[in-house]
Amino acid sequence: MRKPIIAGNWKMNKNIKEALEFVKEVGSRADRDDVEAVICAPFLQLKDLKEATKGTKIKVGAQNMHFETSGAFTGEVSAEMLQEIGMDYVIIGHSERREYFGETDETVNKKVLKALQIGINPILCCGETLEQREAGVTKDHVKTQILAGLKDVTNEDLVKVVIAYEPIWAIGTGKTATAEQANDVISYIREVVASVYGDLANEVRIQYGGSVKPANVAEIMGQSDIDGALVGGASLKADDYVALVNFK
Ligand SMILES: O=C[C@H](O)COP(=O)(O)O
Repeated sequence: MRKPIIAGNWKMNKNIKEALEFVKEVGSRADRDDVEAVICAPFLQLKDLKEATKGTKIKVGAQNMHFETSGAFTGEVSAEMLQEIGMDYVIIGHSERREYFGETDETVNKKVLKALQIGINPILCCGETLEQREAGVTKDHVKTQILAGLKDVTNEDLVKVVIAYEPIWAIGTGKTATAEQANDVISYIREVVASVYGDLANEVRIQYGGSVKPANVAEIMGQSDIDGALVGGASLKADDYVALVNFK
């Protein structure tokens, strides 16, 4: 049984004070045993968030990391540093990182392997642009991203990876992929994973991301292959976050 995972990606929003107020407001209202609730915040908020969420069921994650342990990489943060403050998850290869910060399938793969080595669960992102969808190459594109992202991941580690399918045209646009469109690509991603890992693919959780909100989360989560949501905008408001985690 795949435990649903609702992860908020705050992106570059909220200062420490706002992050702590959020946790106070959400408190024990997001405490389902049957759903994993995660908040992925900017680096500076993570240590305080981890402390503040003690005693709640909320897990905390980063939005990026470097694949090297240490060295001359100005402005970067290593997996070891994230591990030191108890991070549960790290988002890897979000489309905004790929687009604005030059991340490639190769660096994404190095980060996935490093996170697993250090014991932080990676949320591996993939997804197509509007042009790619219109050109009919969505599945080819996500297949390439997933096979490259998971390269050299062992069977044992595979189940620690969460995959997030986020069509770029649906991110922050209010345009959600229909639940069926999302499920179609996500089922295909599971087939791609199965082509390498066999039945283990049935244990991998695959999220949908792109304009998920309280009003559409139940329909999305009702699909056969969708195991969670990676939520940007709607995860910033405490009440919406609570509603997302408490989807029926
Ligand atoms: O990581 C989250 C996604 O980029 C979705 O963002 P959004 O919910 O604001 O569309």
